[in-house]
Amino acid sequence: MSASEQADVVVVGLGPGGEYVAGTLAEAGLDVVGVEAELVGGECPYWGCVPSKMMIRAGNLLAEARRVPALAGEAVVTPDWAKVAGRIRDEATDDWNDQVAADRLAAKGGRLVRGTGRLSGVRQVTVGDRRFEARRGVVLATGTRPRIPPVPGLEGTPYWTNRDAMAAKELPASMVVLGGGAIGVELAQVFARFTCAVTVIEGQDRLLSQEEPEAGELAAQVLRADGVTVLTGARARQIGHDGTEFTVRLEGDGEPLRAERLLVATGRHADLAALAVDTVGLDPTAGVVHTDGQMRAGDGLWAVGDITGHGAFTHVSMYQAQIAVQDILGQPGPDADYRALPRVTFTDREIGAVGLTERQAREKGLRVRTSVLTTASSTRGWIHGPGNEGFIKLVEDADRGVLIGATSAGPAGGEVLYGLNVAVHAEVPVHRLRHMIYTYPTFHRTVEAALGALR
Ligand SMILES: Cc1cc2nc3c(=O)[nH]c(=O)nc-3n(C[C@H](O)[C@H](O)[C@H](O)COP(=O)(O)OP(=O)(O)OC[C@H]3O[C@@H](n4cnc5c(N)ncnc54)[C@H](O)[C@@H]3O)c2cc1C
Ligand SMILES: NC(=O)c1ccc[n+]([C@@H]2O[C@H](COP(=O)([O-])OP(=O)(O)OC[C@H]3O[C@@H](n4cnc5c(N)ncnc54)[C@H](O)[C@@H]3O)[C@@H](O)[C@H]2O)c1
Repeated sequence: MSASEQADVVVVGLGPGGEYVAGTLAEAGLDVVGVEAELVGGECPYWGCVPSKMMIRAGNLLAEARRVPALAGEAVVTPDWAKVAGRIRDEATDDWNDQVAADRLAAKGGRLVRGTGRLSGVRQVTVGDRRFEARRGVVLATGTRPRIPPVPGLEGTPYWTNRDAMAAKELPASMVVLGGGAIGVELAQVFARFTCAVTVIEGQDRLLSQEEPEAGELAAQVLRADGVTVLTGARARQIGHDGTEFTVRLEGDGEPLRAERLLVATGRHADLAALAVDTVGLDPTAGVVHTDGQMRAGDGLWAVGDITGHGAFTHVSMYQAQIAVQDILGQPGPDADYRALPRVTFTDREIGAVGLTERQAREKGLRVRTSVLTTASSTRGWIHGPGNEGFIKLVEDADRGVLIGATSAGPAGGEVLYGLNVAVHAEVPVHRLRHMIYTYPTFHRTVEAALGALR
């Protein structure tokens, strides 16, 4: 092992959170080392948010064109996956090359060290045979990896994760998706719209099981309308691959499912043991790195992003990164606040949500008022016609008279969420929201109706 190299801060993992921390601290004049094992930018731009949303944009165009006959005349569309794959390769990922991102960090004054980082003590990181000492501290931002369930037979088969799906040059004729969470439902719908025969297997009794039940029902409804077979409360008991196709046997009787591809989308996990967090006194089996409100995880140690367990979202990692940067620079700022954590599942219809679900609110012992109103019953929903399914659900803390959770699902549901996000974040009293003017005829006017229906 060579002598220690010095830096002010060492950032391990340069996904959206780590890249922001490293770049911003370097711009502020600190000597920053950023350690990255794969691509600078992380999961989101290369295998996550960006390529998946490019796919979704393409799938939505096809779906909208297929609605033309009902409203506007004739339209014949011929799906061509090569266009999607080409755009992901050329525009989104630069053929999975991170030179631009690496140059961006260098231009800010950061030092990029390629390799796998491990903690080796307080303020110490090892990368291969190089050892770094961080005068101010270390930031952990290593994200998560797909969790592969222990289904007999699965290991050793050529199953796909999100990475294979994002890099697919051609679509399979058929695919089974294990897991009906965000990845499972988004990709199932896109692949189906590009003519792949898709079956989703979800272990819980509904899709998007962490969201409102109405969200899961809507997701199943729109997926089925696109030809996806949705099996909820279903568990794979045996998986095989004969060199050509997968066989998936479910618990209970019945014929096995057969498909050309199997996509595993059953959640993600952080590998803390590989990071050697025990060398700084943290529990390697904890699953997440716990932090305080300033993202501090210990003496000279901060953590941001998926690894902190506050939802696997790019906007959370960026939000936390800003807080960590301020703290490292010694600038006092507010603690992280997750009361109004927003998220959007980009199915068509989009399912946006913020804050608590009704169930979570009741489990906290709160006196809750709720309402659910459908988008189709609004003027805009009726005008929109095909593709107008959706709803607004509100969850009010009745004692305080403020919204503590909301779901906006439907056309542009993710955009409609913005106003509800403000309401939950700023704790705008419900009586003030009721006396606001809502533009006619927008989708978000359903919020006004839902406020009036809170019971
Ligand atoms: C298919 C898919 C779609 C998604 N869509 C969305 C979306 O629409 N909106 C949204 O908000 N979120 C979405 N996400 C989630 C989003 O990608 C993550 O929340 C986000 O990338 C997390 O950022 P992060 O900074 O925690 O780390 P990551 O992006 O996971 O990056 C961590 C980095 O650390 C590196 N690393 C790991 N271990 C080490 C080590 N020991 N040494 C050095 N480097 C290491 C990795 O190579 C990686 O580059 C999606 C995810 C997937 C998989
Ligand atoms: N639009 C977005 O913001 C977006 C999109 C994609 C992914 N993501 C993030 O990426 C993370 C990972 O996504 P994901 O979809 O893999 O995880 P997830 O946790 O959202 O969903 C996983 C689903 O798989 C089910 N499951 C687990 N084991 C199973 C089994 N053996 N058989 C059948 N079902 C099983 C779970 O019940 C759950 O519904 C999510 O936490 C999400 O925040 C976000």
